[in-house]
Amino acid sequence: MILCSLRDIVFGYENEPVIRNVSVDIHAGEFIAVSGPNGAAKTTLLKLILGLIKPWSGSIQFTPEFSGSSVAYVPQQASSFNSGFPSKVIELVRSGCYTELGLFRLFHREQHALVEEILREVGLWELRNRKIGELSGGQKQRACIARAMVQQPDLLVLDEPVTGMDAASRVRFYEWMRNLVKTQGKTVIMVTHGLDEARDYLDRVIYLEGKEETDHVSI
Ligand SMILES: Nc1ncnc2c1ncn2[C@@H]1O[C@H](COP(=O)(O)OP(=O)(O)OP(=O)(O)O)[C@@H](O)[C@H]1O
Repeated sequence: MILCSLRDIVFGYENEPVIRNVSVDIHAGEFIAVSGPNGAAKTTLLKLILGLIKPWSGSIQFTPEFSGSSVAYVPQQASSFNSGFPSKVIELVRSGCYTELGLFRLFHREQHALVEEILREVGLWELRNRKIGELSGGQKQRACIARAMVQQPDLLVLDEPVTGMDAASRVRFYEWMRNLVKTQGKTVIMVTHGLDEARDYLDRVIYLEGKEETDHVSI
């Protein structure tokens, strides 16, 4: 099933186009990487899909069955909390359990179990009472991913999620995403520069050339 269709998208900044005539379909239940050189407009493409910016021309359409509230986004450098950031790891992650209206997504006990399960999955359970600002870059990144995961999104959009993670954490992360897609039918779109190591876990790569032409390479 097509989750989202992008047709002939053109977008740029200050009269300078950075995305030219991109057309791509995103299917539900895919693990997709967006890759390409620096400045190729990978983050821009994510923001267009998320509706944070509007294309100059072209259309972006989600299937009517898809609820827009079911999207979680982890931006690039999500881990840049300064050392004075007051929340503990568990508080940050638990905050993902609230809706925009401040309501709990789950009953208290379910919420507690989910937060623990996800903190264990990202290897931060032992550090749950540590202040966010006192974590390493890779640990902060994993805390941000955990916060997104407790939202139980149908579509997870991640901008360079493995930045700062060591090799073992990266593999574990890719396996986790692969498993989410395979067993729960979630859709994951991730910007990465590390295609070589991610390739085995992916369904597809959207490759942005960043020049006059924009390619989409399927694997
Ligand atoms: N808010 C903005 N105002 C002006 N230009 C911008 C803005 N955001 C991005 N750009 C420019 O648009 C182009 C694409 O930026 P974008 O961040 O989407 O690229 P990217 O592929 O994600 O890059 P990287 O791999 O370095 O993260 C770049 O040339 C960038 O300088």
